[in-house]
Amino acid sequence: MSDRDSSISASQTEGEFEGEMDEELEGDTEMEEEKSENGRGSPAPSLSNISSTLRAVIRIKQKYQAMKKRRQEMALGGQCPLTGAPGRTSPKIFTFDGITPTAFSSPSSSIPQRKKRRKKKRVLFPEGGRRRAAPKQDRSRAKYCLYLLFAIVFLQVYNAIENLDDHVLRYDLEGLEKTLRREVFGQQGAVESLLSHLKDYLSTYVHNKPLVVSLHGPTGVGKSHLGRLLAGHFRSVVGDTLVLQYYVLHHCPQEANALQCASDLSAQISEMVERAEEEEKIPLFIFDEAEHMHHEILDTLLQLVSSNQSNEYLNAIYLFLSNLGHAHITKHMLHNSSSISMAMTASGRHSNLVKELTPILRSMLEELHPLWTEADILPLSLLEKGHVMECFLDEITREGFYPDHANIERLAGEIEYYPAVGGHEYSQTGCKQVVAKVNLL
Ligand SMILES: Nc1ncnc2c1ncn2[C@@H]1O[C@H](COP(=O)(O)OP(=O)(O)OP(=O)(O)O)[C@@H](O)[C@H]1O
Repeated sequence: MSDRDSSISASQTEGEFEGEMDEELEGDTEMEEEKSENGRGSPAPSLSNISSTLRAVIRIKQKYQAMKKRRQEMALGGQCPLTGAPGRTSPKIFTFDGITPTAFSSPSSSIPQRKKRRKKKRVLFPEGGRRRAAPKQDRSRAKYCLYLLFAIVFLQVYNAIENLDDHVLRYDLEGLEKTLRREVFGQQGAVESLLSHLKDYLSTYVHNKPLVVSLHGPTGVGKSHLGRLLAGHFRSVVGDTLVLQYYVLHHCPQEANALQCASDLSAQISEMVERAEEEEKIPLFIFDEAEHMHHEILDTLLQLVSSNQSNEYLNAIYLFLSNLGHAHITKHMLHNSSSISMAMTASGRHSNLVKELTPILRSMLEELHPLWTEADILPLSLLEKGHVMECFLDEITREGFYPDHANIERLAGEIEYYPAVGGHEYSQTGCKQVVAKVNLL
């Protein structure tokens, strides 16, 4: 059988081939045995017996040759040749060549699937027996942590809002608003704008620059009046020592002393800011008649109000009052009054004024001194005859006179006005002469 070993193809194992051969040979031997049994009775092997054995051997060999040939052909072509050999189905050779991905795509078609058993959700407990409590669901700790986090964030936000309110409450901006609305006539827009600057600034204690506001307007429209009211209010809420009203014509009348004045002013401001820091308050510095301020003083103030790194005094409010740019404001109001609708609110009219005038005023002021680059500019408008009458009524009442309407109208008629435009009659001197006229009564 050494031939057989050498001829078996690589695609079939030796064992398989031998098994097949054994089957074939067994079949043949059985046939031969049957034949020999049929011829039982002849005690010694006859010549015919020997020849039949020889024939069987030859037949077996032929069969073996045929099978060997068939195996070789299968190994070469992979097809079952039509050799006339017994039509037995030969074992299939497995390779991965014919397998395509689609073969795996529908496993249900080729591989019989196990039926998935659905688990019953309801747990059945034995009847009559002691009922077991249903197992408790595990509660996630992460959920509790999340709730805790939400609560902490909510408290933080609430606390921050409360703190903002506390700051604003400390400065009683509502009280200030009431005072300004009651005492200042014809400047509602500017007052609202100023209050909103103050509210924004005072709602927190940490700042990266001081608040700098510059009020501009023609004579007698209430700049100094506003400054006085603000100073009075801040004295009552932060104390006398944290409010400075600086009138350059009074504090530094001689230009020759400007450098010394600037140095003194700087020292005074530093001291006040430091004291305010200790008390966790914000001081107020009001500079009236700013149009008369010497350059040396403006230079010193620029260093104090600028938002650069070297400036340590960030928690302070600077208010500049001046008539700088008054000609622009007057011109703008007289030219645009015809287009100003009576139905327009005061703040609407003022926001128009701010929008149109601020760029003009800013370029003019920045040419004068860079201090104004740091400031928010608020123009005050001209006062109308009705506002002048309010000024008279206020002053007459203050002086203890009877507020006679005819008398007030007569007094208001003595003031000079610009020619009326669009139904608006603007005073040339605002309420400047009111006090003097009432004093003559
Ligand atoms: N808008 C106003 N509301 C109430 N009173 C005013 C108003 N404007 C002026 N007055 C009264 O007129 C007086 C003079 O006004 P104020 O000194 O504020 O004018 P001003 O704008 O500072 O002018 P100037 O630039 O000439 O100093 C004030 O004392 C005040 O009584």
